[in-house]
Amino acid sequence: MSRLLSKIKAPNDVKKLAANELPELCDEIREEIISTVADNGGHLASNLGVVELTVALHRVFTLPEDCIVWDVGHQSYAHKLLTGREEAFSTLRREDGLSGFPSREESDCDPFTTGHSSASISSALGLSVAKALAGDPGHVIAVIGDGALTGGLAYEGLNNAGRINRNMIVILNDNAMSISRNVGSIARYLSYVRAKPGYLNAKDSVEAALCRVPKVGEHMAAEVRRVKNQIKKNIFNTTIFQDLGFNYYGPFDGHDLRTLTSVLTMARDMDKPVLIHIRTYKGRGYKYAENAPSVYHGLAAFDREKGAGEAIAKGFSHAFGETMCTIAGVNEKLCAVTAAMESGTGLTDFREKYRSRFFDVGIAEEHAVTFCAGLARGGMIPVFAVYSTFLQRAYDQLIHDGALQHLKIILAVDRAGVVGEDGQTHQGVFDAAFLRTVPDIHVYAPTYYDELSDNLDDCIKGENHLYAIRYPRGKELYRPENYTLSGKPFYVFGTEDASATLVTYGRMFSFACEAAETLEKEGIKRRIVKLNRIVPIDPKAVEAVLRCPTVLFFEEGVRQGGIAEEFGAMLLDRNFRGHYEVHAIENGFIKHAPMFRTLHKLGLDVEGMVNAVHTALQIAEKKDGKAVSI
Ligand SMILES: Cc1ncc(C[n+]2csc(CCOP(=O)(O)OP(=O)(O)O)c2C)c(N)n1
Ligand SMILES: CC(=O)[C@@H](O)[C@H](O)COP(=O)(O)O
Ligand SMILES: [Mg+2]
Repeated sequence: MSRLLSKIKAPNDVKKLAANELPELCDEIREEIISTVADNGGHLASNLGVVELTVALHRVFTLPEDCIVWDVGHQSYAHKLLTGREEAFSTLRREDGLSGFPSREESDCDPFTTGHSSASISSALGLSVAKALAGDPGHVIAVIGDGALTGGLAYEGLNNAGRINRNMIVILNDNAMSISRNVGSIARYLSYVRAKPGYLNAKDSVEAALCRVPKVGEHMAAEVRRVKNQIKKNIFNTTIFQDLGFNYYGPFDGHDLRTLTSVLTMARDMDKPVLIHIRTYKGRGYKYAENAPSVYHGLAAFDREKGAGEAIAKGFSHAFGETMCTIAGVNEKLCAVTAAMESGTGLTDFREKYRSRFFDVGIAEEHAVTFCAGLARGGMIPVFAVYSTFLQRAYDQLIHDGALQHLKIILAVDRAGVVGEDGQTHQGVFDAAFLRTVPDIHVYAPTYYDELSDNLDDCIKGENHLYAIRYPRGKELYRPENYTLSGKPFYVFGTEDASATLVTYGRMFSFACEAAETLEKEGIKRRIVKLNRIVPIDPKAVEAVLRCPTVLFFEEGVRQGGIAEEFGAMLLDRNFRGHYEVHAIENGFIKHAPMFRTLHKLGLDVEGMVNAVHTALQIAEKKDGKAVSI
């Protein structure tokens, strides 16, 4: 039982503790986070890095009147523990339990439900301005990591915020890490700023050493002094943040509670935007995570005494990465692009083997697509590996910078479909619907690893336009023994006189095959149409089901604007007279729960498909096959 943490039942209770109790509180918070993540999985390293910061914020500010906006939100566990959610904390990321991210439904101390990066400054600014307009009290604080600061949206926020004449605090939590090592010029710039005192000290000692050398020494020392003063004046006395209109303070030790509390108190009482730069260590307080922060960024349950194994991309991501390496070996034009998701998308081997053709562009999906457009325009074949949910950011770039230019850009859309414990902000359920609207794009939905490789190969050899290959989180599922690849846009399995046809794509095909086996045992004649290419749908795939009295489309994606709706419209165009129904996701904001559990609840599994066919056949009997209902 945590002695101090158990006293914190409501927001602001932390203020009741004595200052000298706070280090013990931090230890208890760390303990609670480590044991819960070991049991439930979750984001460990980032959370351990912000324990002191969170305690200091809750000592200085009063919630929910004051608002803390955590960028991404994967580091908000300590905040949850200090805002009345300590008792529920053991349910973290479990079905019906606490979310792994800030959640408006969970607490009025979470001003936004978040999970995507680089948005905190913009939303905090809007909130701050709204408070001013409404005459509401309260400060607004955005906490943004150095990784999130590589995202363009953060600069749009800074650009706008630097002009306001009121208090708004941005805390830059700089741990030199994104999920992997933070890369790019911003990361390099921050490392200069961080090194400022050390850098100047190093100059001082060089100067002293040079002075000790007779004759030339003094002259050289004067030169070093001159350069140092110039550097001080031109570089180190100002930062980009000051230039953008912020009062800049830092870098401070982000694990020093006393300093943090003083700096925050000072910042609170200013009438200007303030940026506080703190240096923290990811994984602080848990040796395994300190040594391998990338592994402990986000992980499944593990043995806390032994630690987790090395993070190796598995399943589809691994298959994708392997294929990329194989093709890159024979095709020198192939480039791999990631927006800070190198390991998650399976590109680690590619980076090691083909360094010059690997690009981690930071958390910058919009830039990634437009950068790919440039690569393609220059004759390269770029493959942007991106999680479905994060690709949402780059819709305009796909249309304007890619499709309009008739350029070949290949999107490897990982985590397409239901993802599980990350929940609402991370479900990959919109991509099929929004990609469908991009002119000329071809979208593939492989069910198996070899299909994914095949698709990638085809796209690389194909004509110049956009391609997307979407595949789910995890591993391939059931594969019927007689299933072989044919490279066609669709396959049909089963007899023409089937009373029900199941149309589907991606991993749903595995479930459809199992469902079909059950239906067959029950004596129901059934057919499966598997769409390999979901955009554009091959008209022959639609024609193949025209004579079937009952057609059910199972889609692991949103219904609105999805592939099933398109298929239904194509049926209507062809005067389909049977019964058509869509089983897809009605509301894309699906809460966290184990992936297969969620699919079950959505009726998108074997049982759901069998039940749907049973029900549909009854409906079809009643309607006598007269109407199409979507
Ligand atoms: C738009 C978007 N792209 C990618 C991600 C995946 N992602 C989550 S956390 C993270 C790294 C964030 O680094 P930083 O902001 O420095 O926080 P730290 O983990 O270091 O605490 C990334 C790339 C995301 N959440 N949102
Ligand atoms: C916070 C974030 O956006 C990522 O860390 C994400 O949780 C990773 O998900 P995977 O576990 O599917 O790689
Ligand atoms: Mg970081």
